[in-house]
Amino acid sequence: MRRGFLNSKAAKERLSSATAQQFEQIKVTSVDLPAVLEKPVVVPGSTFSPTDPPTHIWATLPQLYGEPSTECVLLRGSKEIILKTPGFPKRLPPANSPAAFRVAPSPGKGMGLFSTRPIKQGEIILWERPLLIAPRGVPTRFPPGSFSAAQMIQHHLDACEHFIAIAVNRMEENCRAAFMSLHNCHTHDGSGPLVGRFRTNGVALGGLDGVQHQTDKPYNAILEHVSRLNHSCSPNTQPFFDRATFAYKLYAVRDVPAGEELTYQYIDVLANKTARAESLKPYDVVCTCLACTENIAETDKRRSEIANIFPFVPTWLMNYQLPDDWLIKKCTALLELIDKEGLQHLEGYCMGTRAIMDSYICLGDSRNASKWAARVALRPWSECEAESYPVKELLDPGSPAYAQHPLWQMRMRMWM
Ligand SMILES: C[S@@+](CC[C@H](N)C(=O)[O-])C[C@H]1O[C@@H](n2cnc3c(N)ncnc32)[C@H](O)[C@@H]1O
Repeated sequence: MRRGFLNSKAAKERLSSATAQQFEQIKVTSVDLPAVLEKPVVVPGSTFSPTDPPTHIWATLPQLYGEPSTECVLLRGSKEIILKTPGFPKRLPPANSPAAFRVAPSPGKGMGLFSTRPIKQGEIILWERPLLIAPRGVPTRFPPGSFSAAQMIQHHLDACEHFIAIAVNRMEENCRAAFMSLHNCHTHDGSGPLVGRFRTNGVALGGLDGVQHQTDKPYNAILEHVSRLNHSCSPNTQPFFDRATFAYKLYAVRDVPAGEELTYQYIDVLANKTARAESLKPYDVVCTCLACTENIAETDKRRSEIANIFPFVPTWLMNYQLPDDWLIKKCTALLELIDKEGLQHLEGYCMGTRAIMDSYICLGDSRNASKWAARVALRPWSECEAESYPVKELLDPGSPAYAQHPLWQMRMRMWM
């Protein structure tokens, strides 16, 4: 597979000084291919035809400033969304020196990431461009006839291997080596060596198809370091994809002492222990974190309570029957439960903190609101937070930003 015109030496030199606008004109390196299955291994006679309209494109993004590049398998429309992202392609910020993490063996878990020094809640541990992003599934067609479920799954896995192979073949040598050095826990289920690594190490990625805050994110990203994070049901980090830099930022979601293993959640950690154990089976993980080994009944109860509290301001604001401090009390209880369970990475943690600040704003209490604004500022890893009203101006209780805030004294004004 040709890597495209942006990869010649002359083109790279030209691009190293290119601006975002020039990049926009050049567009990305892409090869449009129809979704042809060249070798439908198990099910013979695939009905894909070379005349079918292309469903995916393979692209290398971005190749500027001599920074690491990402191989992408993109669904139709995603490339346009990426190119329209304000600020794209933004330079990566300089890396922490010395690095706040290291890769090292984690007993019983293979390799893992560990902190090299104390890290504060809200600190960015690392920025990293993915080696690869690709959809979690690809279109697969079957010729007429009847096939067993096993044949259909195998056929789909073969199609996925084919799609990923195109991207991996386009990688720079060092990126391909980094990809191939990642762990593969799917060696006995029909996955090929590339799909096995893709399924083992994928970090779910949304927002490239125009839909925000999806629970079922359509892409997986594979990264040299973030993909080394092992699972915990009480994780201490949360990865956040920043489209402008096309990179993940890895946040510490609570204070982390030096030498502690860095972890993130692979599955829904609000489920009970039995359901979590079931969801972790495909990753070959038998979790030994505290939530899975100690005081399981209490832990399950607290997690179920957390799942049932929604820190939604209008529910309280528009209901005069509820006391003025109703939402503040609810959210305080929510934050306490989350702290107890070590689940600060959840959206509910950031949303609950902001809901308390918003409640004080609705009540016209800028002194307390500013205290909570300071906490909101320390919890920037939420996807919703990135789009919410900025808190910087609200840190000072005397700021004129309060009187201009859309929620200012709203609780009183609603009932005048
Ligand atoms: C994304 S990789 C994480 C990095 C991996 N440990 C390595 O050596 O590269 C996922 C694999 O790590 C291992 N793993 C992750 N979390 C684990 C845990 N809590 N307990 C045991 N093994 C774990 C499992 O083998 C899993 O398939």
